[in-house]
Amino acid sequence: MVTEGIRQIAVLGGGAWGTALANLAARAQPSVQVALWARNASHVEEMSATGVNARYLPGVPLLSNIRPTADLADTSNADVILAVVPAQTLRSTLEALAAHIKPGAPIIICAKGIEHSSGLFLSEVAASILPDHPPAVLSGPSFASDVASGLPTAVTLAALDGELAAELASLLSTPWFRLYSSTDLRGAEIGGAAKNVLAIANGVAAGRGLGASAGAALLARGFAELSRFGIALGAEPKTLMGLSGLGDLVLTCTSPMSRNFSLGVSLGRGMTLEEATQRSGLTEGVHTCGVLVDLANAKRVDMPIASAVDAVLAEQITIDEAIAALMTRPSKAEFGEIR
Ligand SMILES: NC(=O)c1ccc[n+]([C@@H]2O[C@H](COP(=O)([O-])OP(=O)(O)OC[C@H]3O[C@@H](n4cnc5c(N)ncnc54)[C@H](O)[C@@H]3O)[C@@H](O)[C@H]2O)c1
Ligand SMILES: O=P(O)(O)OC[C@H](O)CO
Repeated sequence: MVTEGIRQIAVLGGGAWGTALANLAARAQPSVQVALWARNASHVEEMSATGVNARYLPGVPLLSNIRPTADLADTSNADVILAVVPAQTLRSTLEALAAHIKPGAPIIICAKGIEHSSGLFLSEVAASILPDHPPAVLSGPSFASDVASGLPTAVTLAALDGELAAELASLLSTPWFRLYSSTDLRGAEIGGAAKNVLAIANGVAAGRGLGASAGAALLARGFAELSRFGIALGAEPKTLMGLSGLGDLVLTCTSPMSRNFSLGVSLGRGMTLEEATQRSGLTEGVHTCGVLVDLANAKRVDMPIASAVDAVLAEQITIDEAIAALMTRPSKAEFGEIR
C-alpha cells in the first residue's frame, strides 16, 4: 500500500492551486510533513517567514506541517508527489525532480493542459521522464480559493491501477474535499485540458454581450466537441460526463472566477491578448488551444468552437468573424454525427 506509513508528501508549484492542495494534504494527513516546492527562493523565504503565500493565495495561513522550500532535494523523502506547476513547465520540473524522487513514488498531476511542443498529454510527459513512477490525475471543478476556504468540492482522482487511485483519493480526502477514484487516466486529463479552451469561447460571448442563450448553446456544443475529441483519443464516455469533464466545463464556462473565462471576457470587450493575459494571470487554455486543435485535426475530429478560439487568439480572424462563421455553418443533425 502506497499510503500506509507515509511520512512526506511533496507539492511542486507554489501557485494558488499548489498552495491550496498543500494545505489540503496537510489537513487530511496531520502527521505527515508536506514539502511545498516553489522555484523562486525569495518567494519561499517570504512564505516561510509569514506563514502565508501572499503572492498567490493571500489570507490563507499555511498549516504548521507544511515546509516551503526552493530545493527539490527536500522532496527526496516524499512518498507521493503532487505536480501543480503550469502545464507547459511540467517537463522541466520533472526533469529536475528526477535526481531526487524516491523510488516508485506516484506522481499526481494536478495541472490542466496538453504539452504544446510535443502534443503529449501530461501523464505521458510524466511517464516519459519518470517511467517507474505511476502517474495519476487529479481533475474536476475546483477553484483554489474555494478549496482553501473549506467550501464543498468534488473531483476525480484517476490512475490506471484502481487500487492506487482509491488510495490516493483517500489520502487527500477531507470533509469538504471529496475525491472519486477512476481508472480512466486519459479521460480525466482530457476534460481538464479541453475545458479551458472552451471556457475562453464562453467568456468571449459574455464579454461581447451575446446573451445567456448563446452562452448555453456554446456550453452544450462545447461539450459535444469535447466528447468527440475525448472518445477519439481513448476516453471513456462516462468520464467525460463526470466531474473532470462536464463538471469542470460547466464551472469554467460560467464563473467569472475562472481565469480562462475572464480572459475571454476581456477579449470580448476588445482588449488585446496581451492586455487580457496580464489581467487574468495563468490561462492554460491559451497555451493548450493550438495543440488541442492540431490533435483534433490529426484525428479528423471536428472542433469548431476550439478552432474558432485558436484562430482568434492567433489573430487570423476577428471575434465577429468567428461568431458569424460558427452561426452560418451548414445545418446538420444535432446528434448522430461522428465528427
Ligand atoms: N487555481 C486554481 O483554482 C486551479 C484549480 C485546478 C487546477 N489548476 C491548475 O493548476 C496549475 C497551476 O495553476 P495555479 O492556479 O496554481 O497557477 P498560479 O498562477 O497561481 O501559479 C503558478 C505557479 O507556477 C510557478 N511557475 C511558473 N513557471 C514555472 C516554471 N517554469 N517552473 C516551476 N514553477 C513555475 C509560478 O511561480 C507560480 O508559483 C494549472 O495547470 C491550472 O490549470 C488551478
Ligand atoms: O481559473 P481557471 O480557468 O484556470 O480554472 C481553474 C480550475 O481549473 C477550475 O476547475
